[in-house]
Amino acid sequence: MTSQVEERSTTLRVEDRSALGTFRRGLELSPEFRVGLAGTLVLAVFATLGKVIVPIAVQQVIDRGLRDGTPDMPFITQAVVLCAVAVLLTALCGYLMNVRLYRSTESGLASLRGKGFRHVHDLSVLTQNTERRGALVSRVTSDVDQISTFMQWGGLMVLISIGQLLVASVLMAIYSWQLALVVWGCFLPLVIALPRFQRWVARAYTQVRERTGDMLAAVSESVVGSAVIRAYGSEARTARRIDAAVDAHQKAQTRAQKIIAFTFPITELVGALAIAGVVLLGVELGIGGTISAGRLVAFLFLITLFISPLQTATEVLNDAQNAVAGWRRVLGVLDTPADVADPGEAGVTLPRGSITVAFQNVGFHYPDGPPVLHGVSVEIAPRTRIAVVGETGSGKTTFAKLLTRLMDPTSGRVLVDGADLRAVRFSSLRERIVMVPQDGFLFDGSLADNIRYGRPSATDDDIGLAMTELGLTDWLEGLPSGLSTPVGQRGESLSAGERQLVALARAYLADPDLLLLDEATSAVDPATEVRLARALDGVTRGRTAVSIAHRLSTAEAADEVLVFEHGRIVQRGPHAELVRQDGVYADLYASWSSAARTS
Ligand SMILES: Nc1ncnc2c1ncn2[C@@H]1O[C@H](COP(=O)(O)OP(=O)(O)OP(=O)(O)O)[C@@H](O)[C@H]1O
Repeated sequence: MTSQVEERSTTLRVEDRSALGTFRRGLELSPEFRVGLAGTLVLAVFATLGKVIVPIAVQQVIDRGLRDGTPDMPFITQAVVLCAVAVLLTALCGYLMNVRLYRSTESGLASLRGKGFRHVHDLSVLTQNTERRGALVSRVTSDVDQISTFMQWGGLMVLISIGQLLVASVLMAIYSWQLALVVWGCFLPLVIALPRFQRWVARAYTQVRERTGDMLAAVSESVVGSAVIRAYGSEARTARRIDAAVDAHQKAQTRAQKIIAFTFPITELVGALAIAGVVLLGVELGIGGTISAGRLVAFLFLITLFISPLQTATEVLNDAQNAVAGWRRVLGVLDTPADVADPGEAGVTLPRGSITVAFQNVGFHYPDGPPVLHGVSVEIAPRTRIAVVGETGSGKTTFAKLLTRLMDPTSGRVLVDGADLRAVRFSSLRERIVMVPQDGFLFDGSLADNIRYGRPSATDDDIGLAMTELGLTDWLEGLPSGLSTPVGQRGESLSAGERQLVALARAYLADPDLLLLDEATSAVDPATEVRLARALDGVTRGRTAVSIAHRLSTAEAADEVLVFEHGRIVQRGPHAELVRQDGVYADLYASWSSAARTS
């Protein structure tokens, strides 16, 4: 894989599609939006046509019902009743159209959100890291909400407005082409200026969406890191950061609203000019006998019908730009290829049993970063316990992430039972290799829920048995509600050591062939230390275990130690052998031993 491809695939795509292109792609991704659209459009046509009934009725009543100064009551009554029925039917069409539109847009938006969330999970950890978590979440929540506002109101208004403009224009031309020319002449400059104006609005709303993402990222980070913020007394600094993000968002919103607000008085002004022109010329034409009084009055009604879509157009434009900006950000997620992709059906399914792992000349660098692993070649025999040691930043965690395929190597290959990891189906891989990170994330729920995460089909008895096998029953009995004890958000109701116990029990229940442990560095009390050692022994027994070791005892107990330095394996062998050699491991051992003596 070239570094260029690497860079491209680990960055969320920046959308440079046109507004229409974005809209089209958005509709393609959520076909639910189009379900029943034809019927909705038919209803929209009726709802729009109904709007010209009142002007026509007014014209008929004046020109025919009031001819010669004597009201023709039967005709007027008939016209009024017909008009009322037509208005009622129009309202019914409007209602049905709204219901249908809400139904299809809600299901389109739900599927868009679902696809967005799923795709965020498909992206590699590297790609996820390119965007702050809060901003990533905003792409599938508030950005989708912007689309919803437009799709449920703006989109409909576009349809109705275009229809209304056309119907009013045609009827105006029928009643008096001279007056129609006056109206069109007044509005023409506005229509010509519209595309340029739209570009300004688009730019302003893209900024608004970005600032919203920044604001959500700042807020979510400060909530997640609240303990650190309090510990360092940096509440004021954090508040200033959030205030700055809120302020930037407010400024972007105000800037966008200012542009939009500019159009209201302009349309009003042009509308007033058009009405004045029509009244002046209309009276002239009326005196000359070219237009009847009824047609002139109806024409004034039609002008209102003509102006109102132009006025709503600015609001719709506002929503449309907001929606396009939101859609671009959602598509930015959806169109970013899952760089660490599951080969799916076409992939290899590895049979369960003892596992061999081989790194063949593996190199890796993070996007925009220097190489952190250089030509790493190593074979791990089945059922051996390996300790990976090295100075901080030497590449141990990177090695582990490549082994679990959280990332792919930049060069070289990682093989499991002879198969390239990239060709192995995720379901098979996750069954065979499980990683226990330093601070295994616990979900808000009971202890049992969190342990069962390793094997969803496990019963409470299975969990109980696993706890016994790991020697954890005494700990479980000491808990207020045993397996039903709630762990709190992120497991915060448990101590760090207890969280590690849960993470180990979870991995034990998952029963992988290869277990990767990123040993926790946090100090725990002696009783938990003993339990952890017992559980670790139980969980690694009989399987291949690779531990990123921060403790001397782990390295001593391992069958083999891999020593990393500056992204290379510089030593390899059992502890007893390595410690006698003059090298990195002996130095590490010396510093571990002196730390143990002083503690
Ligand atoms: N997401 C990342 N983006 C960019 N660089 C990274 C990233 N993660 C790690 N690195 C860099 O890669 C190098 C190796 O890091 P790695 O986490 O593999 O080291 P380690 O040996 O596990 O360190 P430790 O013992 O402190 O956990 C370091 O220089 C680190 O700064």
